[in-house]
Amino acid sequence: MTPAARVQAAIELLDTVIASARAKGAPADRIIAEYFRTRRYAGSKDRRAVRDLIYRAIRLCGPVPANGRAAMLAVAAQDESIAALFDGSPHGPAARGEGEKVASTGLAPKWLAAALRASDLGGREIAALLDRAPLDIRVNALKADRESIELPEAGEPLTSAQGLRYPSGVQVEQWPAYLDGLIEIQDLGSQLIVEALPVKPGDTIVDLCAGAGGKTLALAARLGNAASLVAADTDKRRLGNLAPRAARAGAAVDHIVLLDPGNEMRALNHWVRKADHVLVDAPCSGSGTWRRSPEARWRLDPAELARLNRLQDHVLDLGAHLVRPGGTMAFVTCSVLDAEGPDRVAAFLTRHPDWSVIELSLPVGAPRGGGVRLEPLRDGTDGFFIACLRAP
Ligand SMILES: C[S@@+](CC[C@H](N)C(=O)[O-])C[C@H]1O[C@@H](n2cnc3c(N)ncnc32)[C@H](O)[C@@H]1O
Repeated sequence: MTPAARVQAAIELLDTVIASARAKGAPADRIIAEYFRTRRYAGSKDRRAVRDLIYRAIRLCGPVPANGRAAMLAVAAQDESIAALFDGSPHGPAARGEGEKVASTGLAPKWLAAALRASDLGGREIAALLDRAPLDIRVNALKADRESIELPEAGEPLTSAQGLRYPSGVQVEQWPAYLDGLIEIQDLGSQLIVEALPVKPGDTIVDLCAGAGGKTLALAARLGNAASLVAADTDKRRLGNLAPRAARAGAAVDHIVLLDPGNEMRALNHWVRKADHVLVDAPCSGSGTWRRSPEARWRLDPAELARLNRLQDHVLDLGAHLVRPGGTMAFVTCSVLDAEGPDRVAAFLTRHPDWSVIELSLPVGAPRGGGVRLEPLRDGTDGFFIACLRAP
C-alpha cells in the first residue's frame, strides 16, 4: 500500500469505528482485525501503519468526529507529512476542499471532561489516560514462577508478586508459555487488586462479574487452587472462554454459572449468605482503560453513564445477598470517575446502612471516597477504583 492508500484505509476504518461507537457496537481493535482479515494484500507493515494512524486520530479527537476524514484531517493539521498525502493520488484521499470540516481535538467530549475534572483529575492525569499502555503479564504461579520462567524476551519485574512488563505490541500471545497457560496478559492494577482482596485458602469466593475470568484465574493462582471459586456472569460468550482458559492455566474453578440478566438470583440461590467473599468487578465505562480503547470515550454519554450506574448498584445489591454474615465484598471498576466509584459506595451504604467499609492495603493508588483509586500517571496502571465492604 502506498502511504496515501494507508491514510485512505484509516479514514474508511475510522468511519466504521465512529458509527460503531455511536451504536455502542464493536470496539476499534475488533473492527480493524476484521477489516484486514478480508484484505490479504495488506502486509504487516501496512497493517501497523494503518492501525497507528487510526489510534492517533482517536486519541487526538475528544469529541466524536463527524466522520473518518474529518478525524484524519485533524491529524494532518498537526503533521505536515500526513497533510501532504491528501493529494488526490489513486487509492489515496482526495485533496482537502476549501473550508472542509476538521474534527475538534481535545481529551474527551465536554461533559465527560467536566466529569473527570469534578473527580479531581487534572489535565496531565486525563492526558495520561490516553497514553499508550505497556503490556503487562502475570506469571501463573500454579504452573511457573517469575524468577525461573524462561520467556523469549525478558520483561521488567513489577510490584505485583508475578508481574512482568513489556513494551506495547510484543506478541506474547504467540509464545508457547502463553499457549500453555504459564502466563496471562493482565494489567498491573488488576494483579495488585487481586492481591489486596481479603481472601484466604478454604474460602468460598463468588466472582460475580467474572467475564472471561481474568481475576478468577488470578484468584485461583494466588490461593494455590485452595479456595472454592464460583465464576458468574450474564455474558455467555465471555463466560464460555473461562473454562478453556482455566484448563490451560490449571486453575480450579468449581462452578461456572451463567446468569439471566434481571433474574440473576435464580442461578445463585445456592450461595445466598454463604460466600466468605464476593468480588463485584462491575460493568463500567472503562474510563481507566482508555489507553487500550481510546474510542470508548466516544461511546459514553450521560444516559449511558446513568445506565451503568444503575447496573453497578444492581450487581452490588446482588452481591450483598451472597455474602455470609461478617463476610466481605469488593467493588471494583476500571474507571476513574467518581460516579463509578465513591458515589456507588456511598449509595450502597445508604441502601445498606448496617454494612461498613474496610480498608485495603495496596502498594499503589490513593484513598478516595471509602476506597482506593489507581491512576495511569501516578501508579503506572490502568485506572481503577476498589473498595471493600463488610457485611453485618
Ligand atoms: C469489568 S467486566 C469483568 C471483567 C472480569 N472480571 C475480568 O477480570 O476479566 C464486567 C462484567 O460484568 C458482566 N455483567 C454485566 N451485567 C451483569 C449482571 N447483571 N450480573 C453479573 N454480571 C454482569 C459483564 O458481562 C462483564 O463481563
